Amino acid sequence: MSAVVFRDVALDQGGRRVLSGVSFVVEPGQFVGVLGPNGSGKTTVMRAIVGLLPVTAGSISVCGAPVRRGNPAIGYAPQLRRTLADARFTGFEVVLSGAGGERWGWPWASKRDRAAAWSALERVGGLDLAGRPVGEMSGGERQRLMIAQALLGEPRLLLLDEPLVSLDPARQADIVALVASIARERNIAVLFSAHEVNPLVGAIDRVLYLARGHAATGTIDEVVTGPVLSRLYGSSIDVVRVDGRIFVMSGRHDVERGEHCGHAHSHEHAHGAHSHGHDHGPAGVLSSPGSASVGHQHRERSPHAEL
Ligand SMILES: Nc1ncnc2c1ncn2[C@@H]1O[C@H](COP(=O)(O)OP(=O)(O)OP(=O)(O)O)[C@@H](O)[C@H]1O
Repeated sequence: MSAVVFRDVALDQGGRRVLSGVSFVVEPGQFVGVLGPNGSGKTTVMRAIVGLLPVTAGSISVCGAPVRRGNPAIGYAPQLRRTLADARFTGFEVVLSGAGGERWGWPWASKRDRAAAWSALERVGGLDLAGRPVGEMSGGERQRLMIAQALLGEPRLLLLDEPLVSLDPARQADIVALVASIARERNIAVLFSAHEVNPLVGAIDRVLYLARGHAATGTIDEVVTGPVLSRLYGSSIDVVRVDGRIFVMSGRHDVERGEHCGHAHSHEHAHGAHSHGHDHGPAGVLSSPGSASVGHQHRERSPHAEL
């Protein structure tokens, strides 16, 4: 039974169409990188899977059942928030709060929930964080707490929204390796959103690439190519590979990293040979994507449990 199935899904936010015609399947144990520029709909997809956002058209199923709020098969780590940046809550309390659902649970938490919180902390290598105030933790340490919290209840599907934000490359690699090993060992499917593909290379099985309202899905080699991304972005995109790193370029602009650069390397061109140094224009206007397959239980956490 597939972990997630999207069939011709359209999703709106604030009355505006964010995604349409999105179809993809995530199988049990698959580690999927959800990529795309700011505002492309990565969070929107996750919110729809946990039932926080209604589907406008099409259908979504999770572990063979229609979407429903509070689905225990899903562990969801929303984007790290700053709201508790100076909180005095300890790491253990934050993880345990995930077992409480709508409210902070620790004063009333059962022995079982406490044992599960300890076990989750241990699995993410966070036992030393148990007694420390969250406000004094680094981004990577907080991210471990979020993952530990998402693991409570032994989910079949993990949704991790931008767990690499503001981490340095070494800490990013640690988090990716941690998630990959948990997914493998427990056969958990993972949707892991990120702004660029490089930290995920070698760890993910597939990508779900979102841009301008549509999605392309497949392996990195199938999707992160000039032709596929040019169709998805609706403008000419070059995929540049340098020393094992992948750059998604619109002219001299790196569309994933939001940087300009002047590499002169081997390119995979969307439209055959062309000269460099010209501007392809903004990564832009969406057209229907192409060849790579394209188209396109969550326990609700206490809002206080979001860091
Ligand atoms: N509550 C909301 N009301 C109206 N529009 C929203 C709301 N939440 C998100 N949007 C819009 O929906 C689109 C998709 O947003 P979403 O947060 O899913 O993108 P994202 O790919 O996760 O972006 P980022 O990488 O910046 O986190 C954006 O245009 C955003 O402005």
